[in-house]
Amino acid sequence: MQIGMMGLGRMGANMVRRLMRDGHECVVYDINPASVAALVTDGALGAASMEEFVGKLAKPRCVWLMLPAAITGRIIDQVAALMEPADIVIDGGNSYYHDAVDQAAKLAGKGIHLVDVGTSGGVWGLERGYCLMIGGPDVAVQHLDSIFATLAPGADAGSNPPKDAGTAPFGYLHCGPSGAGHFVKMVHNGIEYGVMAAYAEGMNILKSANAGKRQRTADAETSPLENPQYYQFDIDLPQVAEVWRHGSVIGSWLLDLTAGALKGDPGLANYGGRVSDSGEGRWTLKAAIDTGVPAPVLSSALFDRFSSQGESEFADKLLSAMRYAFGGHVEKPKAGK
Ligand SMILES: O=C(O)[C@H](O)[C@@H](O)[C@H](O)[C@H](O)COP(=O)(O)O
Repeated sequence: MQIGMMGLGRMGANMVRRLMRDGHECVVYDINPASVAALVTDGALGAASMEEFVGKLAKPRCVWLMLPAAITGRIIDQVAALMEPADIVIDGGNSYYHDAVDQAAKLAGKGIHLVDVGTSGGVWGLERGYCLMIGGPDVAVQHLDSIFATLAPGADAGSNPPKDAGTAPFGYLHCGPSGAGHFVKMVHNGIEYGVMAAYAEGMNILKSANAGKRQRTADAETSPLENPQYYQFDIDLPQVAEVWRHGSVIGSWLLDLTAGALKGDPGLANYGGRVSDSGEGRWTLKAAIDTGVPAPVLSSALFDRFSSQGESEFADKLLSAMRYAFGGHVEKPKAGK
């Protein structure tokens, strides 16, 4: 089948490669001509402008966008202006699901379908496949089935899912009308924050398992370690992460990646610890608040990211200022300073 891909960054370019490998014809466009040229070398049909890109597509045109959420809405408007009824726009980025609901209604007025596809798999997707969470009208989603089947990982080796199991065992799922795909991917990323935080916190506790041996900290006078004999373990974190990958209850792909990171750089010297967030965690909490659903783990993980970004600095200083004001307690240096 033919598909047009706009946005040829790490995700878009690899998705094109995976599609072409399975025999699909890809028309590609990006504002960076070098990204287009690289895929033309691999066999894609390139375009130098959005008009040329849309003009090269067979009807009904299928345009898949892999763009940052901040510009996706504007680009959808531009590309839809060049399209006709029955054409399909697919948004595979991490867009806010509200935008997909609103955009779909706008495009439906012109007879154009919007399919929103939460796409998980990151830089590993080319080889492993992408987990796809899909929202949109049945007719458009069915039309794109062979594209989804190629991009998705496929059934696990050796498994033979029964026909009535649907597409989920193959790694893609039509979750509902437009917006449902991004909604499911939003919650997926909220969970991602929580799971990542759980591994990070647990590993940090293990790292302190030798606290009884270490030099006393600045707070030792006021909060001494009560039982230093219980904190005498020099735990090999890379090895623990590795052993947990084999038969443990908390094994996961995120743990595989954690083990890989620790193995290559046990002290994590290559990282400063500022953890960005692109919106999905915030939107997950908005949905939880709107619907009155408790999400203490996910919110704690999100707020922890804000702290890592330096956003707790003023509050922490204020705490110290209050403590000094009422008790004359002088602030001590931070750990490691
Ligand atoms: O499932 C995935 O493949 C990831 O979730 C992917 O979509 C991306 O790496 C995140 O969007 C990063 O999100 P943050 O910037 O919010 O951490």
